[in-house]
Amino acid sequence: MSLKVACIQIDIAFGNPKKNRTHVEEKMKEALVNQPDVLVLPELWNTGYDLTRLDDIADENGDETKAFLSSFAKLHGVSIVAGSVAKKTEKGVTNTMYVFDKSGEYVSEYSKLHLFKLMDEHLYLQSGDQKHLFTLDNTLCSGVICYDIRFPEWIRVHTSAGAEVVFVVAQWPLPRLAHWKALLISRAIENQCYVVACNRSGTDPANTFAGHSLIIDPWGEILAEAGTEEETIFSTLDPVKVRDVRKQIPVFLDRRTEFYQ
Ligand SMILES: O=C(O)CCC(=O)C(=O)O
Repeated sequence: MSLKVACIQIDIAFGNPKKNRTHVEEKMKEALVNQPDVLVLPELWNTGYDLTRLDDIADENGDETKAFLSSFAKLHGVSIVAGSVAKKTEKGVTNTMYVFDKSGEYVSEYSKLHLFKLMDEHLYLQSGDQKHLFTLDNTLCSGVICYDIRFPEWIRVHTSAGAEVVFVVAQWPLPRLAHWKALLISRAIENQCYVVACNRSGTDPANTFAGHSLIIDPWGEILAEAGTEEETIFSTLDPVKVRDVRKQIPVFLDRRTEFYQ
């Protein structure tokens, strides 16, 4: 079964969850014109990197975000890999991705495992401690967040468990655009999987963001790429292609894990 994905690359208002939610809703509605199966959003789309105010503006238990995503998914019959939001928990604030299916059912959540010190995440956020595998339309997928892509071993944990699509949501800064592209293409080639990567555009007080959301096939070919401004890109993923590439060059069977410790 093929999967049509829409990567919704947007600008994010600094520390303004209400404005961001209205904007996200508007952009998700616009994307429906092309009848995607899955909508993908960028990282921390509710608050942006307004880290010092997270205690006031993060979503309490993710309740508002979950209600909003669930009703949108159900109303429009579309799955959502909902980027991530700042979520207030008893242990502190996490950077958390939610996934909802076409009937509006909660599928999974994942809190960013690798916190990015260069942007002070370790000072304001609690890291997650779980991996992230989920199924959409009979396809096994994984979803990770931004800095996570610099850890090939973390992506491998998911693809060696069978994930055929890796969703990446990000607020990746422009000065490292070359890394963004090289890392995503490498993750696709080495894991022989689709990589669907949704970045943000625009600026905040500290950074200019790269945009260039990408959809990459299991051979490492770019199927769709956004520019630097707000833009939604689409592509249709065919899991059969993943199986064909894995058969042609059987990387997963040829691993010598006994030597990798
Ligand atoms: O690894 C990088 O260069 C960017 C990572 C990042 O911006 C993040 O994880 O938020």
